[in-house]
Amino acid sequence: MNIQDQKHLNLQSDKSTGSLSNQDDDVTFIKESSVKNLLNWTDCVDAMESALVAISNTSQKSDSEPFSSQTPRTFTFAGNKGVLLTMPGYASNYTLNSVTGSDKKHSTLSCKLVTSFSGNSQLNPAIPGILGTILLFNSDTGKLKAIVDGTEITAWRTAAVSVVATKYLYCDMNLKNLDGNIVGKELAIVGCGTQGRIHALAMLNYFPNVFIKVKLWNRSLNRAEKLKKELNALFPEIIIVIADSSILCVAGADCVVTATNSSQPLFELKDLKENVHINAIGAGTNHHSELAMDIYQSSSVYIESYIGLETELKGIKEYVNGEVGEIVAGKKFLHKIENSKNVTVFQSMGNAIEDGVMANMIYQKFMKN
Ligand SMILES: NC(=O)C1=CN([C@@H]2O[C@H](COP(=O)(O)OP(=O)(O)OC[C@H]3O[C@@H](n4cnc5c(N)ncnc54)[C@H](OP(=O)(O)O)[C@@H]3O)[C@@H](O)[C@H]2O)C=CC1
Ligand SMILES: O=C(O)C1=NCCCC1
Repeated sequence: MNIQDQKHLNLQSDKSTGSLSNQDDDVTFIKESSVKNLLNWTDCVDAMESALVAISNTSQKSDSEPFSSQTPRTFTFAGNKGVLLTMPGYASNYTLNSVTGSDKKHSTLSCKLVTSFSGNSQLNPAIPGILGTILLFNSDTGKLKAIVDGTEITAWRTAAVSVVATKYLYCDMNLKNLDGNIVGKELAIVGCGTQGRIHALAMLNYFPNVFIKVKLWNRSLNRAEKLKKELNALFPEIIIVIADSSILCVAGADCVVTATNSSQPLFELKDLKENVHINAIGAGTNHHSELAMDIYQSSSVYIESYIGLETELKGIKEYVNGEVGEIVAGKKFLHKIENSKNVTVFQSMGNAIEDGVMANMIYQKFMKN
């Protein structure tokens, strides 16, 4: 057992006697390379399923139920170059089943500071446009306990949340009796930047045997070519093709990911086949600018959290059917729109609770090592 572990346990044992120890002096710093080493899709998707359920429970009804509280995030603009977001949140009574088992309940008080500077991809060398840091506080004392690099976490948690949404909004409906046979679905990735790439990896790793073909589209060809090469090497059994337009990319697809900064719709309802599930990730002018409005109007639309609906998702508020966490927890059944193409949309926005739960999951694994 190392010293950090010992300190961690001191605090736990003091908690059991009802008094809080003040010995936990060190602030643990977890750098990007350590975060990367501790990430895998099973743990991330499992953690995000817990986070989404906690997000949907904003009033504490019992000591055992997952619960969360948060305020809308803030935006501080640095001229027209970029923006700093602050994302505070508290989640309690949630589990990290695949890391600490189903008996251990976690509470996390956190704040992610994240910048978005779209010009970073033009730098030489380029750096990610979205850079984050997550502060983890002791949720009994409020004392800072860890600073966790949040850049890779932001990428992975966004894709892991889309996996949960796909599992509950699409796969549960269409792929119920998965028996290990190849299912033969098509995945479309519209935008091959950081998010497009990580979503392709998440979908193909988490749903093996589901997709036989992946279509890629990117505004500039070189990024699509780079991702095609990477996916060919990792998944030689899957057909990977580059589409000439975003419309051709989604034509015939069963599951679509949009991850661009586009402020114009990239396709319309008529471009989609029936029963498609869309994970809409990108934020151009706003978080719902990648999809044409007729898609929202005639689809079952789910979001992460009602918090932010008034601010960041105001334009589609009337079409939102619920939170993904409500479906995961069985509080709501999937809404069906009569006489429609049966399209489901997960409108992603990013949420502070997801970041806090992910940072805590990494912290738990880091302290164990
Ligand atoms: N929902 C959430 O939780 C999160 C959302 N995001 C959002 O996702 C989007 C992608 O982020 P990320 O992958 O990190 O960013 P990257 O900079 O890595 O990628 C941006 C992508 O958008 C494309 N793009 C930019 N402008 C346009 C346009 N006008 N039309 C079509 N494509 C365009 C780029 O194409 P090209 O290569 O040609 O420049 C590139 O494929 C951003 O809008 C970001 O804000 C990010 C993190 C979390
Ligand atoms: O949730 C996040 O983190 C982000 N969302 C929108 C773009 C910046 C990062």
